[in-house]
Amino acid sequence: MFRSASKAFAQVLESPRLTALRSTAGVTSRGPHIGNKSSSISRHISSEEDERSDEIVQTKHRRLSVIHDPSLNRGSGFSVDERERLLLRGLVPPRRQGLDQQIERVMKTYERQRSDLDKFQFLSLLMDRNTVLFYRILVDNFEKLAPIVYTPVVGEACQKFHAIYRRTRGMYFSLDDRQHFRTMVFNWPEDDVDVIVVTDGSRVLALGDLGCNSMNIPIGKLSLYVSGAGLTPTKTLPIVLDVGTDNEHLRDHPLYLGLPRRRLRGDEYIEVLDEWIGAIRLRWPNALIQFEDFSSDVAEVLLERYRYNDAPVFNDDIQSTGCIAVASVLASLRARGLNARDIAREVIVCAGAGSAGLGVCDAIAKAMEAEGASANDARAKFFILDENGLLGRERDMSNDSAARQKFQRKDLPDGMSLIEVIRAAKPTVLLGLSGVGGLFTEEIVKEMDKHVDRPVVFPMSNPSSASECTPEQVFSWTKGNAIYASGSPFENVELGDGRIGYSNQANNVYSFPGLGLAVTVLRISCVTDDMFLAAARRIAQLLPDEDVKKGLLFPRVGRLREISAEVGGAVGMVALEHGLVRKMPPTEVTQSLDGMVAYMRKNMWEPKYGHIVAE
Ligand SMILES: NC(=O)C1=CN([C@@H]2O[C@H](COP(=O)(O)OP(=O)(O)OC[C@H]3O[C@@H](n4cnc5c(N)ncnc54)[C@H](O)[C@@H]3O)[C@@H](O)[C@H]2O)C=CC1
Ligand SMILES: CC(=O)C(=O)O
Ligand SMILES: [Mg+2]
Repeated sequence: MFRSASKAFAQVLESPRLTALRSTAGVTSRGPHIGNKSSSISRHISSEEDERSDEIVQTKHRRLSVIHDPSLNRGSGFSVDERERLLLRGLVPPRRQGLDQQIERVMKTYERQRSDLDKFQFLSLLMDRNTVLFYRILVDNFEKLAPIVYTPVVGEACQKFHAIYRRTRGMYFSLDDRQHFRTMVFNWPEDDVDVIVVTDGSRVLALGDLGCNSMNIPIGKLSLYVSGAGLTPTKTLPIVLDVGTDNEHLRDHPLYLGLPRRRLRGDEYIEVLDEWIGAIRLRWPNALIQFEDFSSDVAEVLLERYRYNDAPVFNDDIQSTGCIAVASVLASLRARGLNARDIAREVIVCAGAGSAGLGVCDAIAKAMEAEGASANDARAKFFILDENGLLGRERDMSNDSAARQKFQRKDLPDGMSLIEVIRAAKPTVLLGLSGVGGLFTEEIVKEMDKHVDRPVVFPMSNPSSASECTPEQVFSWTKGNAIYASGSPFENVELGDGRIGYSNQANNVYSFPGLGLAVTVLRISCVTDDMFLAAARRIAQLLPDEDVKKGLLFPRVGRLREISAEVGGAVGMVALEHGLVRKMPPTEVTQSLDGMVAYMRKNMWEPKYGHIVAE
């Protein structure tokens, strides 16, 4: 038996049907002892594989270790050739099925899940089992599944992480690992990492300090990079920095998986971050690092510390949220029949003076300056409140960050309430980045509506329960007059007169995936504010006038791949202009924005089965 099986295998290897080919889509190598990638590669071309991509993956894995590697596993979808050469005969059911049949089975099982958290877990397990199938399903059903893998359900999944934990993904760097970070990075199996999303779990959405439970945030963000912008899944790395937690409930919980100690703060905290970033740069010098959900006391400090270190770093909550907020305001100007330069005439009231609120206001102020306003004139257009009311005249802000001090009003009393500020300022735009659900009451929105033709109301806090108001409320209070966008997704609203009240989603998901695509494809060395401004301008122009006039601000999130190509193109052109591109594209790509957008699209990873060849 053994001899004849070996003989049959040898015949397959020598079969004239095997053609020596090198894929234009590239060759990757997976499994232990990564081999010489230039060795000759054969693949079997037959009609059953027509739907496959040209990608060729070499592996030294055989038998169950192929099936247990999610990036190699094809479930019932292994080709005849793969079954033969990877020694899978008898280890998977006999009938070969394509992705379509696999998707049908998975989606039927998905629909049977009872709660959103069950759905989250079901998708996580699929991600752990079969990378291509997971991403095919996510890409094809993005609008339906994004609220599960991302906000709002990811918030609940973080709160319950310790209770529902099944399997590890990503890396944890804890205080117990100090002095080992530089060796630990080599425990990760991939030499190539394009994007890292890191959190210390100190402010997860509006859910507070979730410590080590926050791992689902970087995992969720990275799944959007892959599904929404075509980053390569194996080249993404989610990380949690466990520096303790001040969440007593978690810390005292017997199932909590992080260090049961108080959160480290001050200089020692910064030293840990320095050690961590040094270790990351040692192994992956070019990887884009996205800081995510760091509490406001450290978010800006860390951004300023690392952003100009000749390697790409950005803070999603500050910069990328600023980008989508600018895009939202610019698109709303179009909706109101105004021009981009009119941004300098907007009057902005922002509830929330944390890193997200300040980041958003700073980005809008810079967009005003880019349209000709002086820094002082731009600043005068902002009225920012925190939990103690307006940042006004009497407030002692000597120990506050420069970003907060910049927005102190010297002309108005400190602590004015939101309704008082609305009465005094008569804003055109009301922003919510407070994390306080229901903060925008009927009185507040109606007061705003009195002074403007079309009030622009953007409750941007996440998850949905933290939204400052819902679209139903705003459209009913303003008789359908408002322009609305929220951080988490809501359904559109029937206005009863044949019109629809559009509930746009002003979430940074519109910007960070495309930015990451551009940084990866062009190996951009530094992420700048100009890149986010260019991306915002592009996003604001994506819909035709007739849609925007109705109150739709940008394409729905289901079209994220197209949007990310546009964002990537805009970012790429700025990077070229500023000499920040380390991997030059062909000259024709650099000639126009359209060329750059097409180049981004061409470089996206597609979730299709390629060809696995035995090494
Ligand atoms: N839509 C999006 O893409 C994004 C949304 N966000 C959301 O923004 C929110 C804030 O994030 P951070 O700034 O990092 O949090 P943070 O907790 O640092 O800031 C919250 C701010 O709101 C203020 N605040 C609390 N109660 C208030 C009240 N009653 N009136 C006015 N202000 C009040 C606090 O004083 C603080 O200044 C979170 O809900 C987060 O999910 C953050 C990033 C992106
Ligand atoms: C969307 C996001 O990054 C946040 O709410 O923190
Ligand atoms: Mg965030």
